[in-house]
Amino acid sequence: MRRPITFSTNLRSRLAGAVGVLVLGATMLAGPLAVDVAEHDLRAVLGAQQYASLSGAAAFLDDLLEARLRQMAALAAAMPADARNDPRRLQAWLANRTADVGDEFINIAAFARNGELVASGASMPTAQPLTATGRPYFEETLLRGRGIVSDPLQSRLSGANMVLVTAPVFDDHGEIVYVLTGRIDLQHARFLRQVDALRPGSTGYLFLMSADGTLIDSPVRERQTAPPADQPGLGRALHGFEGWLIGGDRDGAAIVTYKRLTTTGWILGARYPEAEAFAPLARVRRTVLVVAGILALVAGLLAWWLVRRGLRPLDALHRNVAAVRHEGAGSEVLALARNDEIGELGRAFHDLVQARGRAAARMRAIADNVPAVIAYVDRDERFEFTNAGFDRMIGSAPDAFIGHTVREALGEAGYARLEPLIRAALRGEHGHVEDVRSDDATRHQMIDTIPDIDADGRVVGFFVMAMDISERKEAELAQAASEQRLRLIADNLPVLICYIDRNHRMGFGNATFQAWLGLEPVRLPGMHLQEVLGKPAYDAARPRLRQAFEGVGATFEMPLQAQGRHRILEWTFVPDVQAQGRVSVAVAGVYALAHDMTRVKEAESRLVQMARFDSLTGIANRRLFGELLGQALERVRRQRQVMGLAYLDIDHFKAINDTWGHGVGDEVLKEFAQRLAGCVRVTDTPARLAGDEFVVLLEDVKGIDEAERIGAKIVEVIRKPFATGAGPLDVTASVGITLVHGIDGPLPTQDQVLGWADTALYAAKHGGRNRCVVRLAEEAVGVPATGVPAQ
Ligand SMILES: Nc1nc2c(ncn2[C@@H]2O[C@H](COP(=O)(O)OP(=O)(O)OP(=O)(O)O)[C@@H](O)[C@H]2O)c(=O)[nH]1
Repeated sequence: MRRPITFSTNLRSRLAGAVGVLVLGATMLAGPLAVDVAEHDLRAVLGAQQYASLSGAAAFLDDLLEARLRQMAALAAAMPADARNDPRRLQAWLANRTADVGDEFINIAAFARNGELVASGASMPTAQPLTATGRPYFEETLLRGRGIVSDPLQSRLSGANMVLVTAPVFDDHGEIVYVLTGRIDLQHARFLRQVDALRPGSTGYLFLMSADGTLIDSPVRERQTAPPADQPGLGRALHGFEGWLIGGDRDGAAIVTYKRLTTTGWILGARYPEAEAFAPLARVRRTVLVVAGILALVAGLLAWWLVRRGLRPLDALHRNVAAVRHEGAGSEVLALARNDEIGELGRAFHDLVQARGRAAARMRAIADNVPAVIAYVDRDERFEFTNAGFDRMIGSAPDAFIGHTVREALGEAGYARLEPLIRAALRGEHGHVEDVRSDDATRHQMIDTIPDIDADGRVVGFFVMAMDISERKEAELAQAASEQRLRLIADNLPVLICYIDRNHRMGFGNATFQAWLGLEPVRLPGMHLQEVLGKPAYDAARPRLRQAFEGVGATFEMPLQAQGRHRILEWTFVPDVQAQGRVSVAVAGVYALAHDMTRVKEAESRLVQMARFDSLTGIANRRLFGELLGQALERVRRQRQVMGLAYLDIDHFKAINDTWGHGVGDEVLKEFAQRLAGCVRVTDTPARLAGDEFVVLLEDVKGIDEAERIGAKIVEVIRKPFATGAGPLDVTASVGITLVHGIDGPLPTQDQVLGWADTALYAAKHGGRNRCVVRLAEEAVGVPATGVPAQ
C-alpha cells in the first residue's frame, strides 16, 4: 500500500528562503573570488617582475667582479721586471699600487709560487711568514693560470670577512712567478649597496651568498655572519634553482627570488614581503567585501520576494489539495483556470482525483458484491476497510467496524479464532484456515489473511478475506459418505477392483486383494503393478494396459498363481478418460476389474467333454468323430496315405435288449466299446455313432490285407463271451471297412466315406454277420465285397 504524499505546509517559505540565501551567498562570494583570481595573477606578474629585476642586479654584480678581475690582471701585467726579481722593489711597487686602487681593494699582496708571501701593499707581517699554500684561491689560480674571485674567507690577521681577487704574474718565459691577491673587505665593500635601487619595495631586501650558502652581503644586520638558512626555497637555490617562489617563514610570507652570478656562481636573492607586495590588493578586497555584502543582501531579498510571489499559486493549489483530502471539498476546486504550469498541474490533479474516485467506486462495488467478507486491518489491528459482506455474513453495518480493533469488533471469542492468522499476517506470512466455525457452530468459514508489505519490507497492515464454505463442506461430507458406500460395495464384491495410474502404479484396490493376493488394501496405493501381480502376469498384462491407456478398453484372461492357488482371472481394463481443455482428452488412468473364472472354466471344460464323448461308453461320440474324420481326410490328401474307416454293428442286438433288458444291453455296449478300444492302435480312434453302431478311424493302413487283418481281429475280440448281469453272453459283430487313397481330385465328403463303410457293413451283414468286409473307395458302389468270414 502506498504511503500518502505529505505536502510541506511551508514549502513556499522554505524555497523562497533557500533561493534568497543562495543568491545572497553567490553574490557575497563573487567579489572575493574575483579578488582571489586577481591576486593569483598578480603574484605571477610580481614574481616575474622580481626575477627580471634580480637578473639585472646579478648582471651588474657580474660586471663589477669582472672589472675587479680585469683590474688585477692589468696590475699583474704591469709589474716591472725589476720588481719581479727584487722583493724590496716589489714591496715598494705594491705599496704604490695599493694606494692607487684603495677604493676597490684594501690591500694587494704577492705570493711566490711556493705560496710564501713575498710582498704586501700594506705593512708586511713580521712575526711569522704567511703562506698561501693549500688555500683554494691560490691553488686554483696556479691551476687555471688566470685570476679568480675567492669564496668568502676570514682574514687570519684581522679576522675580517673578505674575498680575494687573484691574478697570476708571468715571467718572460710565461711561467707563473707570483700570484697577486687583491683583498676586498666585505664589511666595507657593500656589493648590494650598488644595486640597492633594485631592492623590492620598501620592506624587501637583497642578499648575496656564495655557491655553498655562505652569506656574503645582506642588509639585515643580524644575518651578516650567518647564512639566511630559513629563507624559503634556499635549499632548492643551492641545488641550482633560479626563479621566484612564494614561501613563508617566521618573518611572514614573501615572494623570494634567486639568481646565480655567472662569474663566481654566487647566489643573489631578493625577498619581497607579501604584506607590502599585496597591500593595495588587500585594500581592494576590503572594499569589494563591503560592496558585495550590500549587493548580496539586496539581491537575496529580491530573490526571496520574487520566489514567494511566483509560488503563490502553488500555495493555493496546495491548500485546495489539502481541502480535498481532509475537508471533503469537491475536486472542482483543483480545476484551476490558470493557463500556466500550475493550472495544468491543478487540472491534472483534478482528473486524477476524479479517476481515483471512479476506481475506488468500482473497487468498492466489486468488493461489496464478492460473496465474501473483505477487510483491511492496519498494524494496530484496526479496521480501515470493510465491505458489504460484513452485513451479509455477520449482520453488522459495513462501516460499523471502521476504526475499531479486531478484538473490539469480534469480541474475545471471535478474536481468539483469528489470532494465529493475525499474528502470521503481522509477521509477513500468508494465513489460511478452512474449518473455522461460526459462533453457533452451524456454518463453516474459510479465512485467508494476506500481509500488506511496503517498499521497505515492513508489514503495514493486512487484508482479510472470509468465505462461507458450509455448502462445499456439506458436499464434501456427502461425497465422503458416498465414497464410503462405494468402498463397502467394492470391498464385498468377489472381484479385484483397482485403479492404475500412467506409471503403472496402484491408486486404490479393494479388499479382495487381501483375500486373493494377500495384499492389504492400505498398502496398495503407490505400489507398482509388477509388485502386485508378479513379473510374468505383469508382462502378460502390459500390452492390454498400453491399449487401455490409448483409450481402448480391453478384456482378456490371464492365469494367476497366488496364495497357493491357481486362478484364471478375466481382466477388464476401462480407460479413465478425462477432458483436457475444450477439445482434447487424455487417459489419466485405468480402472481394472478381475473376475475369478476358474470354476466357469472347469464347468466349460466338462461341457466340452460331454459334448464330444459318448456318455455311456466314454469313447468319442459322433460329433468328435466327425471332427477327427475331417482332419484324417486332410492328412490323406496331404501325406498321400491310405485311411481306413471301419463301420461296426452288433449282430442281433435288439434280441439282447428284448431278452435281457436294456440294462444288460448297456453293459454289452460298454464292454463292446472297451474291447474295440483295446484291440486297435492308439492312433486309431473308436467312436460310437448311435445305438449299437460303432466306427473306428484307422490311420495309415498299408493295404487291403492289413485292413482285413484288423477287421478279423475285431471280429475275433468281440466273439469272446461278454460278462453281464445276466451271465456270460455270446455277442458277435459285423464289420465293414472302406479304404480311402490319397488321390488327386476333390476330397470325398464324410458322408461319402461313411456311406462306403456302411455299404461294406451291409455286405458283411448280408454275408451272414459275424464277419468283416473290406472295400476300396472306388469299388464302393456296386462292387462285390471281399468277405472275411468268421473262423
Ligand atoms: N440297451 C440299449 N439298447 C439300445 C440302445 N440304443 C439302441 N438300442 C437298441 O438297439 C437295437 C438295435 O437293433 P438293430 O441294430 O436295429 O437290429 P439288430 O437286432 O441289431 O439286428 P441286426 O443289426 O440286423 O443284427 C434296438 O432294439 C434299439 O432299441 C442303447 O443305448 N442301449
